[in-house]
Amino acid sequence: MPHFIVEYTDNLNEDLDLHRFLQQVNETIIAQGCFPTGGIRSRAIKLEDYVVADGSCEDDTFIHAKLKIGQGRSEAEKQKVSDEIFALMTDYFADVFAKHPFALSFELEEFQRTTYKKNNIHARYK
Ligand SMILES: O=C(O)C/C(=C\C=C(/O)C(=O)O)C(=O)O
Repeated sequence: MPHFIVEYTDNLNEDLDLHRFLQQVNETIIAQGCFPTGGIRSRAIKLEDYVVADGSCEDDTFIHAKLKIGQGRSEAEKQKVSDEIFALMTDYFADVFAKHPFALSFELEEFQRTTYKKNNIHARYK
C-alpha cells in the first residue's frame, strides 16, 4: 500500500485545502505506473502538540509528509516519485510559505519487512 501521510501544525488549519492536495498526491502516484491504484491511501494528520525550534514563536508552522512503499522499485522510480511529490508540495503550499514561518519536508520510506495485507479494492482496477 503506498501510504501517503502528511502531518501539519494546527495553526495552519485555515490556510489549507488538504482534501484537494491529497487528491493531487494520489494522481501523482498513480501516474508513475509502478504503484497499484487500489493500494494507495493518503491522509492528513493535524498536530496539536509540537514544538518548533526553541519554541519561542507560536506562529511557526510545519508540514512533513511521508510516502511509505513496499520494496522492489528502482532508485530512478523512487527518485522520480519523490521529486514530483515534493514539487507538488512546494507549489501547493507556496502561499503558506509566503505567509508564515514555515518548514516543509518530505521523505520516502520503504517497508523493511513484508507487510500483512488484505485488500479488496484492487479488484476495481483490474
Ligand atoms: O507492498 C506493500 O506493502 C506496499 C504496496 C502495496 C500494497 C497494497 O497494494 C495493499 O496493501 O493492498 C506498494 O505497492 O508499495
